[in-house]
Amino acid sequence: MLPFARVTVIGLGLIGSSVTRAVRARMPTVRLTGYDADPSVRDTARAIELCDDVTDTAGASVIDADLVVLCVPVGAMGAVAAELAADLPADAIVTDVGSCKASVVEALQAALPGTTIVPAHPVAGTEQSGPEAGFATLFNHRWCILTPPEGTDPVAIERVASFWRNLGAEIETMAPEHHDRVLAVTSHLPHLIAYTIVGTASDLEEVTRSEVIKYSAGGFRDFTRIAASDPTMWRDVFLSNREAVLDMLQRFSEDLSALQRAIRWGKGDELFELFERTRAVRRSIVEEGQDDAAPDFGRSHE
Ligand SMILES: NC(=O)c1ccc[n+]([C@@H]2O[C@H](COP(=O)([O-])OP(=O)(O)OC[C@H]3O[C@@H](n4cnc5c(N)ncnc54)[C@H](O)[C@@H]3O)[C@@H](O)[C@H]2O)c1
Ligand SMILES: O=C(O)C(=O)C[C@]1(C(=O)O)C=C[C@@H](O)C=C1
Repeated sequence: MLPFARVTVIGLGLIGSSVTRAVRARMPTVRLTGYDADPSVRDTARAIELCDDVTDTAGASVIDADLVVLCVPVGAMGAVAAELAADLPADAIVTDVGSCKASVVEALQAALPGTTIVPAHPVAGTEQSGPEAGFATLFNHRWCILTPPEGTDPVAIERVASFWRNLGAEIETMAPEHHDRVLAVTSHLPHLIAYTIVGTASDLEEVTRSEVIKYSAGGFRDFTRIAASDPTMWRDVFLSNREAVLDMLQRFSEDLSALQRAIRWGKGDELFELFERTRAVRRSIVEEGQDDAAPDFGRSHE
């Protein structure tokens, strides 16, 4: 039996359109309704038939929903929840896909008092955005982390878990604050570093900059992919997960200074020891089958 029969997706960009495509592919009898604040996104969503119905207001999209999936930037979660609150059926469950959780849980609880909220974060994405960037296999074999507030109905948590399992994901549950610390180092800091290094290269004088583009291969090229990620989404992530990101950034800066000293004083053994440790981390990720570069994990848009 399917966990939900009528699903509404709000925010029809990369993640929202991947959710609708995955629902279509794996739960074809579910009735899908969509809404996006941007009229041109709504037009595209209608043209490429992302949902059974695309409404012109947030309220109209949730009127008969039994699950509402909020797929907007984390800074917009509270506002969109407030916009649909009056039209939300009393027994509907609200979930989201935000990249940070503590601020989102707080915003959703404030906007939707009394509503069952089961926040989620599918740890899967690309540097693309918009309704045409999504694909049905995005969540295959990827973690989806649930961060339900204390006291959330376990049946509701299991229904949302089952929804994500049906989309191909594997479920982990943790406290929102813990999620935010883990993701600060595994996702948010790497994006900050990529934005910085590509920014540094683009600030170089004209001749060097064109050489950077010409000879960009391997390492720098990988950074440019990450640094092409959506500016609105990432602005919101850094402002919303401020404390955890600043803490990880502090640790990173200290470690970077130590490396700087090792290079300055020719401490080859220190450099070698670190690189040996980091190589082991990479190898254990590959062994666990979490390496993007090797197996597909849904990146080929089947
Ligand atoms: N991109 C990723 O790799 C990734 C991965 C996991 C989770 N997420 C999270 O998913 C969410 C969506 O990110 P995305 O990559 O799909 O971004 P996106 O830019 O592709 O899509 C976001 C959509 O939300 C719409 N929107 C913005 N404010 C709105 C509002 N108030 N009401 C209705 N619609 C609104 C935009 O018009 C846009 O179409 C974010 O919270 C992000 O943190 C992203
Ligand atoms: O692979 C990428 O392009 C991503 O940035 C995906 C990524 C990540 O950092 O792993 C980005 C943000 C998310 O919240 C989840 C996944």
